[in-house]
Amino acid sequence: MHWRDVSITNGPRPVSVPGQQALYGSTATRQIEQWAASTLPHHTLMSRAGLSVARLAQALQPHARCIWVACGPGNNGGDGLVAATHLHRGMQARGSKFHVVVTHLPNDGARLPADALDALQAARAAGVVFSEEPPAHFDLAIDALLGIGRIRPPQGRLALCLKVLRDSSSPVLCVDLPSGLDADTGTLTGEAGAARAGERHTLSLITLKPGLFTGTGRDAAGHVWLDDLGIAPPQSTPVSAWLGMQPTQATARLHASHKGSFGDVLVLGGQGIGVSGAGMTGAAVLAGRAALHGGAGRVFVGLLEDDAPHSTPWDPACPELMFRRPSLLLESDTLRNACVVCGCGGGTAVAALLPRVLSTARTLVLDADALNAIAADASLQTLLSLRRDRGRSTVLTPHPLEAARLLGSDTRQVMADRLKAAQTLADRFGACCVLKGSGSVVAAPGEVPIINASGNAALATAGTGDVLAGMIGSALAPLKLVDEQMQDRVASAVYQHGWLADHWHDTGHAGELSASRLAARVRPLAG
Ligand SMILES: NC(=O)C1=CN([C@@H]2O[C@H](COP(=O)(O)OP(=O)(O)OC[C@H]3O[C@@H](n4cnc5c(N)ncnc54)[C@H](O)[C@@H]3O)[C@@H](O)[C@H]2O)[C@@H](O)CC1
Ligand SMILES: Nc1ncnc2c1ncn2[C@@H]1O[C@H](COP(=O)(O)OP(=O)(O)O)[C@@H](O)[C@H]1O
Ligand SMILES: [K+]
Repeated sequence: MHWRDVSITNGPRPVSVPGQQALYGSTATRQIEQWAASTLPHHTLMSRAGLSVARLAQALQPHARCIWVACGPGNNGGDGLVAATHLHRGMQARGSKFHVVVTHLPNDGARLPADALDALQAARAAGVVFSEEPPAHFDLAIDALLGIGRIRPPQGRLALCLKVLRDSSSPVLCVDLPSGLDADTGTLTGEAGAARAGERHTLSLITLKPGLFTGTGRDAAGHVWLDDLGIAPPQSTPVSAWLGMQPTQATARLHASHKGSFGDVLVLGGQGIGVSGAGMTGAAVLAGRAALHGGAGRVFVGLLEDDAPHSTPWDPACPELMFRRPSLLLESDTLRNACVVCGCGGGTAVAALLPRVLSTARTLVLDADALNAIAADASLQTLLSLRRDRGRSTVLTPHPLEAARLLGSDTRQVMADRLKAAQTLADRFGACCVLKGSGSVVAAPGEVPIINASGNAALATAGTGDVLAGMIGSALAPLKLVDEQMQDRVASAVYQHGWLADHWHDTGHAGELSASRLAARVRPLAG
């Protein structure tokens, strides 16, 4: 997904909104909805929602002959019924070949909410066709089964309709949320919506929800649209997360600048094949290259467990990188003054360096094996936690498994609530935490988390995380940071990393995305 895909339907054209967009979870959205409903005539919100859905449906498939509207037992289903009534009227006017079919699934035993009941009666009165089963063929489906209500595992006809929607090769427009998606966490209930065949759109109502942008949310939601239904959330409603869509253009450098103006990055990692037999030198080199292209004035690379003590390592593709023995770097002022990126391909050798690095580095990015070593050693965790009180800044860049190790949990629990996992790590260690993956979460102690809007699965290839660590290193190197700036700065680097993948083919014959090609495309961030 790209920021252009987040469009506002409450106007004649899509609106691009660089910067940050507020996301509200289900509790905050309900508060806003209840406050708005109390100030408006009965049925206003559902009328606006249904009309907006119908308009977007028409815009997406103007020549559709059959539109299937799957309506659930709550107000999400009510929105679908209002949309079906509008679409039915529009299609009736075009002739007998055009029709809308509604499958309505009332809640066993429970009564429909009043708004949804009104919408059902209006649809029946308008002559909308109802069917127990989905039609054999449809040109567009509207998924109005479940919204932000409490969800139970789907069974029976509900499960069947969800499966038809999931497997549909025709476009699907989801009302408010893909049914079964948790608005707060981006997890899907049961099998609902797991595999996606055709084009998907989601029209989010009143607010954008965090779950649309992280975990499985992005695959389930497809292109995300917003209609605020004319409601501006009250200032008092707490934002649940920000959607990070930072601009990526670099500003021109001052003429009177020199390499010292842009800071040093020191990469410690890249364990040689040596004793362990597992060489990961490339990881440190990738981080170093990314830091260099990201604008660092000087980049030093300290390779761990050097194989051939008398050889001089260098990177022919990037001879600007300065290789140093880690023992020299650990004793030098560079450790104190540079932004240290530690752990990319660090293997087992990195653990021995960490006490000194954690105690001394001014600004520190901890990645991969450095995180694994800290997860396994309580004394390193203590040193990490002490850094903030000592005025030092730290960024953690775990993928979900590394996050699980640090939290003493498992990947499933991390993925069940990515925002919470990232925030817990940030608060526990007094560090900025980037929980990587689809919709990376950038959390900082006491701050509202940012969900990154850029990136795609082309990044799921070895070494792109090392590139990200180097990019964050160069983004932080020139700055004497206060903590609030740090989260935004890190989020900008994360955004650029994903943006490069989203725009990979914009400039022609680049070949497929690989970590080394990605590193070569990195550019300095603004500011
Ligand atoms: N009330 C209003 O005025 C507005 C409501 N809106 C819509 O209302 C939605 C929220 O409505 P609701 O709170 O009614 O929630 P839902 O529409 O998500 O429905 C929840 C209902 O589904 C049932 N359910 C959940 N899992 C089930 C399962 N596995 N099998 C059978 N039944 C199951 C629940 O028991 C509950 O009755 C929003 O997502 C949005 O689409 C918006 O249109 C804005 C205006
Ligand atoms: N499906 C995806 N969508 C967006 N970003 C992704 C996706 N898969 C991977 N990435 C990004 O690619 C990078 C991979 O990092 P990591 O897992 O540490 O790999 P490695 O250790 O091989 O470098 C992270 O920045 C992650 O957010
Ligand atoms: K829905």
